[in-house]
Amino acid sequence: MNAQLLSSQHEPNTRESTAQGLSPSGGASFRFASYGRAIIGHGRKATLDVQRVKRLGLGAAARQLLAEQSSGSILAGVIPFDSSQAPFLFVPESFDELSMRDVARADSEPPAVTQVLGEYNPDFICAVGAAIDEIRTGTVSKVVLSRTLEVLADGNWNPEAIWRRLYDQNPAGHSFEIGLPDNGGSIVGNSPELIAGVRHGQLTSHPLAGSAPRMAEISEDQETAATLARSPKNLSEHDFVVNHIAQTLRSVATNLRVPARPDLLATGRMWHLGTMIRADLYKGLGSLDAALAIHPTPAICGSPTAEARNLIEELEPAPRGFYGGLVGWMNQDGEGEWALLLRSAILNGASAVLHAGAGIVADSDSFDEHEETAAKFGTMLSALGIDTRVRAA
Ligand SMILES: C=C(O[C@@H]1C=C(C(=O)O)C=C[C@H]1O)C(=O)O
Repeated sequence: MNAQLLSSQHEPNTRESTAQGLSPSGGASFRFASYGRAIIGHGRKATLDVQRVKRLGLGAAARQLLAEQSSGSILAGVIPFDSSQAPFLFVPESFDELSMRDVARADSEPPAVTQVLGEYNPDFICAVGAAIDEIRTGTVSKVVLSRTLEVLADGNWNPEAIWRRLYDQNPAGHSFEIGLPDNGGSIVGNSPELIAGVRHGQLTSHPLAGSAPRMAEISEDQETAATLARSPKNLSEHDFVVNHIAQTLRSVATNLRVPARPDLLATGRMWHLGTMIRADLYKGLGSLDAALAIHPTPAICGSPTAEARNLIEELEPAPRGFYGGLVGWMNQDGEGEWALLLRSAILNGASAVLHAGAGIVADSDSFDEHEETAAKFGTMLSALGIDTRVRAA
């Protein structure tokens, strides 16, 4: 997508900068940074209520709420993995659109870590084993299983500072931070995966599936990427996702362009296979309609979708909540960006609960999948001040 986030017809509510020329984003209700730009929302003037969603469906309810607002408003927030559960979507009272160069850096280090709970998770290894058995004998071809890790510190985590550190580590990702209602803490993360971005009616989706950890030593890192690009197991995990998106997008878009082969995407911690899909969104629909048509892709759920979702419910110890859902924003022209909500944590006081998953197919290995989730935790752990990068032998 173009680096300019918002339609030029709608002047963003640009606030006064501080004396140093940097805008403070403290006390924001929504932070979303991508392509070097940030949208910082302040306050909430309207929240999408569940009754309206029940009446109209999520996509139409969101469009209706936006249409009722004053010109130039945006809708922002998060949608759970299970999109039949209540979303947290709202219209900020005002927002700034800024270059990340103008957003002040965190001026303090994170608090010291006192405990990490769940680094080795035998229940996850068992669940992956059960999923592999089910895939070999049942109707599911791929399922994504996830686990959590809790990091405790000697002081409170600062969500704004962690958001900024996540952005600095991986400016190519979609960095987000949103304070949740009911003392639910803040959800913060850096997603490498754009589910739906829309600008001038052009839809872009860049799904990822098939992963390997980055290596500290350059030649080993390059070898890891090359091995990933030709790995039958990872290419098959990826195909499920691209086929699903190509099929589901037909209900909201036309003129689909799907490259024949995936590309390689590097985050600070992971290599991924990705495919850049483009299409023309039908008139009258918005970026959220497109994201909801695609969600949940086999990159976060599995294939077939309904059976994989049931297996997740059976094998994961607790509902995922917002992890594996969608995070993003949309303007009144339907333009916007919705990323898959992952590489994330819920920060609440001195506790950070991280969530990560891995795609399981017939020839997966339980321990390798455990290690893949461990590598995915690396993005957030490093923002929390813990270095886990794999060193060359
Ligand atoms: C499930 C996660 O990541 C997803 C799964 C991937 C995979 O299985 O290769 C890759 C990227 C994401 O779509 C996660 O980060 O928690």
